[in-house]
Amino acid sequence: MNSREPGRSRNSEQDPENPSGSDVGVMIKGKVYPYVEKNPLDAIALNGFNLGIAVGLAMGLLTYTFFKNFNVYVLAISIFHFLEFFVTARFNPGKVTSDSFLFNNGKAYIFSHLFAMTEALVQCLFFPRWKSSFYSKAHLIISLLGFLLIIMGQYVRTMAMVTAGKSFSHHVKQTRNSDHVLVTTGIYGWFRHPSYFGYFWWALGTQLWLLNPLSFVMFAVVLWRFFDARIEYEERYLVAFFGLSYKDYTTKVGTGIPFVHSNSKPSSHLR
Ligand SMILES: C[S@@+](CC[C@H](N)C(=O)[O-])C[C@H]1O[C@@H](n2cnc3c(N)ncnc32)[C@H](O)[C@@H]1O
Repeated sequence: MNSREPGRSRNSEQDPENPSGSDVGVMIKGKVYPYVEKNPLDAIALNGFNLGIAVGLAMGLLTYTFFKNFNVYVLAISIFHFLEFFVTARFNPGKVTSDSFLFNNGKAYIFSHLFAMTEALVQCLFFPRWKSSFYSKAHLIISLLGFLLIIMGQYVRTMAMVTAGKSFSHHVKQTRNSDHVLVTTGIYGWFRHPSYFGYFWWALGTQLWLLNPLSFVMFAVVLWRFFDARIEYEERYLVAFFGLSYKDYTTKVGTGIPFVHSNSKPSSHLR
């Protein structure tokens, strides 16, 4: 779907994929459990196994590799995908599916990380000295900044998913579920879109940490454009769902992503 597609207020309409207005989970004795058809255990076990292999290789080869930042980068990506599924399963079981690992995160996502890995490995081959955090003071500062952004970004993204709970979904909701409430507290009191804020800075952090100048610029451009459009699109539905309460929230809390719907243009999403 075109992420700039104008939102329509379908507050009271039924979602054809979700006619009951609940999520995909099933209710047993008052508790929500994941919907088994959307959670094939073989696929989930395989995803967990593959992540385990990636973590095992990254850690096991740490002493043998020249550019150790690369191992940590693989570790950071593995932890990100693990937490996407784990936190959804733990705090939002009605919405968890085997896709919650976010391995199918789109062509741009796969291309960007393949590009980043290629850049890191090619530069390792041809300019090995540049690929050391200890090459110069600037290298050290850039690497450390990248590492801090990875930790901070992952923390904020995870806290967003925990705080929003049932109101969080990996897809932008076009109809409001009965359990979808406006969240403005906790990490949502700091940033209006904390999971996007977290991912944006996490991803840029990975490229600083990898000392990847080309990928850093590419990630910055691609991610900024993506989140600018996504937030505009998502906020149209949020205004339709929560009306004045959401508009009021936009005037008080910014996104933390530079120049994306800052408080200075609080009603830009209503264009
Ligand atoms: C992928 S989640 C991202 C949530 C939020 N944009 C963030 O970055 O933390 C998308 C879903 O969250 C819902 N959502 C976004 N902000 C919300 C808020 N403050 N309160 C409740 N639901 C929200 C949207 O309706 C959408 O269906």
